[in-house]
Amino acid sequence: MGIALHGSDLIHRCRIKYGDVFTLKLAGRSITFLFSPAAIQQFFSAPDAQIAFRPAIQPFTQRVFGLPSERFFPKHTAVLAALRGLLAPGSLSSRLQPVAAVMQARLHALWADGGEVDLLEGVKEMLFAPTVEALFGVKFCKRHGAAGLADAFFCFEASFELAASPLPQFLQRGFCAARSHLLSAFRASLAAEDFEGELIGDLIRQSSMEPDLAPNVMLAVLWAALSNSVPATFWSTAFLLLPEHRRHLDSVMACLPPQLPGGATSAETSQDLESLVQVALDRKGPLAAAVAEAVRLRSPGVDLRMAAADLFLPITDGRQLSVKKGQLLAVSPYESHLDERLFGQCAFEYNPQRGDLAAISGVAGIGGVAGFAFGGGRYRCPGRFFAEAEIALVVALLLSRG
Ligand code: HEM
Repeated sequence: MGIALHGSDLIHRCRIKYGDVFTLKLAGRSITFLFSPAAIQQFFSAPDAQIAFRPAIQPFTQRVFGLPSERFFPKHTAVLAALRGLLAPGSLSSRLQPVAAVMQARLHALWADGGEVDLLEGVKEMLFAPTVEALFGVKFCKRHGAAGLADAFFCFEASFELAASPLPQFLQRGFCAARSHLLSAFRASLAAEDFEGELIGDLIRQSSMEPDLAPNVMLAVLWAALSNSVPATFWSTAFLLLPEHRRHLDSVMACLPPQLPGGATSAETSQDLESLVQVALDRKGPLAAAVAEAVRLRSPGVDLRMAAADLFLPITDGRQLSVKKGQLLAVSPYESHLDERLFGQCAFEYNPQRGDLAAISGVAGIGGVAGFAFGGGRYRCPGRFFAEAEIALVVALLLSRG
């Protein structure tokens, strides 16, 4: 879940001072951070009876998204399984084809006057509407307007962590207004059956979600789908554009279709877009490696769990940490991804071609260059493959501007 970049800074300072384990009080919650590879392994692989996911995320599901735990949690496994199935790698080619065309149109609009474009704003512009269309459908976007939805979403997103804290929400008027705007849009589109045949409609149906909770589940999916992808796309592009990374940029450019998009109409470039989607889906290619490496180095969130029983966690040198039932536990991908025990001597360097990942290859449910940026184990991110391909698409289109 989210913890702002200054939070990552604090974690880094504490790590230097206190080592592999320390406890912080953040937004009124006492959280024990774990860094030893053995503890991280246990964090992701222990059964729910020992280390649980749901009670740890309750402040977010309940306070931020308005999903009452006693009704939502019994359906959580079904939601997660359905989303994993709907975003399985085999389905992505057809989902991403229309997304690529919308992204391309946005790219043309962004540079219509030939001026300069702020990278972060450009990324938001190229990700928001295409993602919403891919998951919620064109009818939803058209009915409510992508620009209005984007304004509400980024306002909601900016207050996300504060909203999960005990601070009364009547003091957070911007957040409440943005949430209510988005929930009303979901309600109106549900009533108009805009989601029939769309991924989100299938998700609600397959998980047998009660109609009155559906808008709140949609809000949670919208947040999950965009909150991490925006910074990840920004950094994936920015790292490649730094002069010292020229050779990585060259290998990415060499794998892109030659005619992209060059001001041509979408009809003229549809074949190129099709090849571009294939490049974005190639998990072994240089573009995927560049995205994974940027995600590894810039994952500002923390993964949360709660001790569901009194337990011991391995720290270092064979020592064990005694943890009481109810204690919140966290791992920080941002900090751990700089750990030489996991990523070798030059862990802090941007190197999409880094080879030695032996240390993380045995850790439950995680693997590859992105480490545990997408979480791990049973509750790992269900949108990972979609996210990586979508980010790759935006990066490729932005780079193709020359
Ligand atoms: C760079 C982009 C992304 C990153 C870094 C990311 C990361 C994460 C992480 C760390 C978790 C928690 C996993 C855990 O605690 O083990 C998570 C959960 C989740 N992600 Fe992603 N995610 C990304 C993109 C997406 C996208 C595009 C979608 C949807 C299309 C998505 C949907 C979800 C959902 C629904 C959950 C909650 C799962 C649950 O309730 O168990 N994510 N993500």
